[in-house]
Amino acid sequence: MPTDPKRGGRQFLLKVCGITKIYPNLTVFRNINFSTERGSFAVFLGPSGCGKSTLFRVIAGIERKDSGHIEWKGEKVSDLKDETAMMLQKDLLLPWSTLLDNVLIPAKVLGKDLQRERNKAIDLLSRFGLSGFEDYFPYQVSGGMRQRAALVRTLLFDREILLLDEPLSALDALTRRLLQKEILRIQLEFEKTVLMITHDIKEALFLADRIFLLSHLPTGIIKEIDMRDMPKPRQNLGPKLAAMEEEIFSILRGELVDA
Ligand SMILES: Nc1ncnc2c1ncn2[C@@H]1O[C@H](COP(=O)(O)OP(=O)(O)OP(=O)(O)O)[C@@H](O)[C@H]1O
Repeated sequence: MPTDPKRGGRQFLLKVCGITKIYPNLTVFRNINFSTERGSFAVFLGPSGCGKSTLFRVIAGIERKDSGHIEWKGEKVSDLKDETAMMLQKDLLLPWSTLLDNVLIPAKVLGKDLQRERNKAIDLLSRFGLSGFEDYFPYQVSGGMRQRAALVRTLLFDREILLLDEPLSALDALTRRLLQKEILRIQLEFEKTVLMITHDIKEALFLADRIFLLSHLPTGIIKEIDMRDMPKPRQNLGPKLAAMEEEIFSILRGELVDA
């Protein structure tokens, strides 16, 4: 891990320095270090239960860390509550609210100008293929449409970092591919820095600028794969990505406790 705050002329937006998380009787992770540049896409892959979601909750300031620190734009900060918006596998849309009211939740929570945010929300819903569905309730639309609405809601928090915790894993393969492209579009168009957890190695290879492979508990970063020189969109695997897929698979298989 570089300790220099600059690399390739770009300043790190987020720097995680030696953080540790311990629950009573369980050390989840110890001495995690990584950095992300503004506008980059980092993907975390690791065995089930290794602490990926806990790591994201600590980064987001939802849970406290036991040691280490986090730097934001070169400054030490206590948490990143105001810089991150999180999206989970479960869309967490309120079943009694329409899609439009659901995506307006950030505007209400943050006390923003509702009329302005409403126009923004309607525009974003339309750009994510949800035009005409604004007044539908979550149970009236498909899983992919609900996740699109959840993505729009995450965007309306207007935060620099998106923490995506397996946002697509409940979706069918085709919808998943379509939404992967939309996430890439969001990242570029809205200049977001994305940190994403997935169990899908191909998904990581399609999306990432950098992949972090995590070990079993207590978790550490066992390998960092730099993919910044591989242009996106990466439509199909090709020999280089296929070899990387095989390598990642064999590393992660070694991390399965009962392998
Ligand atoms: N609040 C908590 N108190 C105690 N232990 C917890 C708590 N939250 C999570 N854990 C434990 O921490 C470990 C890591 O959990 P976490 O959900 O972060 O893993 P994960 O890698 O995201 O899992 P998965 O890939 O299955 O989603 C697990 O053993 C879990 O039981």
